[in-house]
This record gives sequence, C-alpha cells and structure tokens, in this order.
Amino acid sequence: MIRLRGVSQVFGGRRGAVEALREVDLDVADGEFVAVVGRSGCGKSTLLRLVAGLLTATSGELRVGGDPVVRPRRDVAMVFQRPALLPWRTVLDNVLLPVEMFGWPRREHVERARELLEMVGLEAFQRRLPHELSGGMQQRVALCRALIQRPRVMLLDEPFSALDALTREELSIELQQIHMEHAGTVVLVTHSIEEAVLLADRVVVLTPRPGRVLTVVEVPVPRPRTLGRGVHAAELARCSAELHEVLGARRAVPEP
Ligand SMILES: Nc1ncnc2c1ncn2[C@@H]1O[C@H](COP(=O)(O)OP(=O)(O)OP(=O)(O)O)[C@@H](O)[C@H]1O
Repeated sequence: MIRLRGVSQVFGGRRGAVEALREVDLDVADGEFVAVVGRSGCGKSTLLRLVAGLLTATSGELRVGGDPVVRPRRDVAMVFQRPALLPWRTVLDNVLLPVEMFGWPRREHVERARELLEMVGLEAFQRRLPHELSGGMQQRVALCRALIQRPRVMLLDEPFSALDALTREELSIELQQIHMEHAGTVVLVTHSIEEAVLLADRVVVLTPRPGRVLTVVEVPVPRPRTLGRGVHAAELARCSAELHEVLGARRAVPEP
C-alpha cells in the first residue's frame, strides 16, 4: 500500500540546508497500523507530509497503492496535532467539509457524518460550534472529518499530544476501535512509546536527524488491546521496554 524507497528530504534555508530524512525505506501493508517514533526533529512529520503529497521528496521513490505520490489524494486523509476546525461552522458542517471540497453530494453524506459523530459519542453536539467543545471532543471531530472521506490511508501526526493524559488514553482506545472497524491503513506519528505499542502492528524508530530507519519493533499482540493489566500486558511491556532501550541508547551517543 505505502512504499518508500531511498526517500530523502533536504530543506533549503537562509542559514543553510537541513537534511531531514536520508534514504528511508519503508513498506506499510494494506490494513496495517504503523507507528513512527523518534527524537524531536528527526523528520517524523516530514515523512507523513511526503506520504500525504503535501511535500515532494528531494530524492527517492514514494508510492501509495502502486501510484507515485505527486499531490494529495482523496483516499489519504491526515489528522494534525491541532484539530484545525473552522470556528464558524457547526460540528456537523466541519465533518462535512471534505464532502464540499471534493464536490460530493451533501445529502448522501449527512447520514454518514451523523453515524461517525455517534461512533465517537458526539451525536448530541452536531449543531454546536467548535469553541463549545473540549480539546478531546474537537479532536474527535477532526477524526470524523478524516473518516468521512472513507480513506484507505489515515496519516495521524501526533493527534493526541495536546490533550490531557486521560483524554489521550480514551482517544487511543477509540482509535483502536476505529481501526478495527474501518480496517484502513494507519500511520501514526507519536512521542508516546506506550501509545505506539498499544496501537501499532509495528513501530518504526527513526534515528536523530537526518531521520533514517534505525529499527522496527513488531508488536505481536492481538486486538483489542487494553491499557493496564490485560492478558497481554507483559508482552506490551516487553515491546515498550525494547523501544525505550533503543531510543535511550541513541541518546547516549554523542551528536556528530
Ligand atoms: N518547511 C521546512 N523548511 C525548513 N526546514 C524544515 C521544514 N520542515 C521541517 N524542517 C526541518 O526538518 C527537520 C525535521 O522536522 P520534522 O517536523 O519532520 O521533525 P519531527 O520529528 O516531526 O519533530 P517533532 O517531533 O519535534 O514534531 C527539523 O530540523 C525541521 O526544522
């Protein structure tokens, strides 16, 4: 589904070039959930923006569903750290925004938008404005806005990092449910190892800038996964420990 071969990204700037990614190879299968972790500035968001077609790679090959990525695609949706809802539109109309942008018939999609809002517990809020909602509720609306596209690929760029710890856990569990029900391919950028291990089939660790794939940790735990003392807690803890070790070990290496 997603295939990166030798993908490098160099940003030009007045104070010199910044090499964000170097020769990244990565495959993400249909329906797979992959998390990307790494130190701040290692190129995680850049990687997502490349897959989304918001940026063109300096070099290398990038394909989604077999096609080279040259621009944003309708079957690839992205959710950012901030929900970026339009403040003057109701919750329902925010969810329907992609429908308008793509020129799809509104009437056929209103029911689907309501179903999505119901799925995340916001059916009673569809006529409210974004400022009447908490941060967690706003991010749920942003998830619904992405899902209305029926994307084959969801790209999530630290979607829960601005939320408090409990809301973040709640939304992680909801995201797992969404992935199980919609069976799409998901790439999640996160700073949280626990979140990555709870949600992902594989966790890709990038090196500090320039980002390269340092290692990939498999999480061989069936879903639904639970936080805390579930039957698979020991296996999830083992994966977390492995990732902490890999990321910690890199910190001990002096920067060149
Ligand atoms: N448009 C741009 N122009 C110039 N440099 C950029 C641009 N976008 C990103 N960079 C640089 O590329 C590097 C990687 O940035 P990126 O945002 O992808 O990292 P990240 O791993 O997502 O960071 P964080 O975890 O802090 O969000 C950084 O050094 C950043 O300053």
